[in-house]
Amino acid sequence: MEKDAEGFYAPAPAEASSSTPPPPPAAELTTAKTEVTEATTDLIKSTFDVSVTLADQQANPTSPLHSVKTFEELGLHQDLLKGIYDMGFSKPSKIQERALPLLLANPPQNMIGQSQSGTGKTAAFVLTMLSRVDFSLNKPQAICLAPSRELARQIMSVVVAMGKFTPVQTEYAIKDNLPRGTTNVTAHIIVGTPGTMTDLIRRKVIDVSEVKVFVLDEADNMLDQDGLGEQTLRVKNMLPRSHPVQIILFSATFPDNVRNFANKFAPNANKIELKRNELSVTNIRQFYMDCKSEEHKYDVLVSLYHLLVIGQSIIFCQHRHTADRISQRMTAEGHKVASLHGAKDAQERDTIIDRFREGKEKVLITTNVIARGIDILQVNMVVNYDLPLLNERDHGNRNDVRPDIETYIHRIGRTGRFGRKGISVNFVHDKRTWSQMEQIEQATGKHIVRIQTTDLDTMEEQMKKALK
Ligand SMILES: Nc1ncnc2c1ncn2[C@@H]1O[C@H](COP(=O)(O)OP(=O)(O)OP(=O)(O)O)[C@@H](O)[C@H]1O
Repeated sequence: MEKDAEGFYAPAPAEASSSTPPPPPAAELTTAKTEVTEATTDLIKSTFDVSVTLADQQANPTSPLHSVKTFEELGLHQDLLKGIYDMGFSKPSKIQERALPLLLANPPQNMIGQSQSGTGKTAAFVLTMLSRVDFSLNKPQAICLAPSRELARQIMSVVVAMGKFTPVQTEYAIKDNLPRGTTNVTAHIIVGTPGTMTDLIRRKVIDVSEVKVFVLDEADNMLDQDGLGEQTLRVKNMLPRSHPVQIILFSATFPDNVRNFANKFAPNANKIELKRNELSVTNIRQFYMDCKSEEHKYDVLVSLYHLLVIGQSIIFCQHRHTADRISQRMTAEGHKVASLHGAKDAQERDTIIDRFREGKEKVLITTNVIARGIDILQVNMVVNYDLPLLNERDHGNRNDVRPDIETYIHRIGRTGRFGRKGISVNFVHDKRTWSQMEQIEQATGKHIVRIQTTDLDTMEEQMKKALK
């Protein structure tokens, strides 16, 4: 059975459905200018300035978006350059500039690559997969694993967009995608989640004998031995031994406890690492609100609604039932919100994330299932309704539950993509959550600013300032 990014086992498969990639990112990638059509408030107007900021940042040598090289200088095939420019990219980001020459060199070498959220890691590994595939051979040659179906679908949309001028064939290894009875997948690149991938390889639906690239996105999560690590290792152990397979691990975070395993998993890898104080991007302004009680958190969230819908926002809860409860209550009170978590069936999950991606829903209430990787440029606010916590089952004393720093960094990284501005708001409501937030502040080295729950005008002002 497949464990998902929330750490739960997935429910029994629903009826088979084909899963098309989400709408291609091309249009949103050009500049932030194309995202917003109506400038109804100053806050929205501020997102219009973002493309200027983006160009400035790419010119600034200290920015993770900066590079001294052009895409032409990175040794990519003409057809891929066409795909890149068609997506609206003009210059590589720092991780792309540094990683691509190492990833594309021959003989292929493994890579452990780290770069802040929203800085373009996907393009680095997607271009590597597309570069290494022999399109005349109709067999799987590159496999990419991600922790959630939502992220697998998003990665696929990048493969399809970047490979638009190549004859690449792709297939998903996500639940309920391939109809029963499929015998022999001939696609070049397979993107999926580890449980389904294991199952399809084991049943010989996917023949891995020609695989030469194996990518783990959100690698620290994929290798976590309390979570997806076991399944990921199973996939690796089924890969051919007759020829070398290039192993590529990417994430914004690599906590010490998975680094050792990562080094074993991808031996002799080229490494691009971040220092601890560089982990989160500086363009996300972090706030907290001091709520009076658990119940008060709900009232505060509702009072924020008009700010949540100015752009798009994601509200993170620790548990699925909280996400459901809040969204049902808000809906009953006339607010328009959607909820997404791992207990929903595959087709429903696809519909919800696609509607959110297309801007049909503005507020998404969710769990850690989409804490990582999801790239929706219009998201300018993230609310940690519950702070992310390390597995409570591992702690005897509930008062001692530690915050999950990595998940925090990934959650707030759903906003502030590729140099854009974003806001995160943490709800704290008692001594314990207060102390957890202090630990987050200490670990990330970033100050989290208080906003009064009663002072919504000031908050709106602060938010406008933060987004300017
Ligand atoms: N060179 C570029 N020029 C312009 N936009 C880019 C470039 N590279 C990537 N982007 C855009 O930046 C956004 C973030 O990229 P991506 O999703 O790959 O980030 P990431 O580093 O994988 O983040 P995370 O750690 O959250 O998974 C995407 O919308 C992507 O299309």
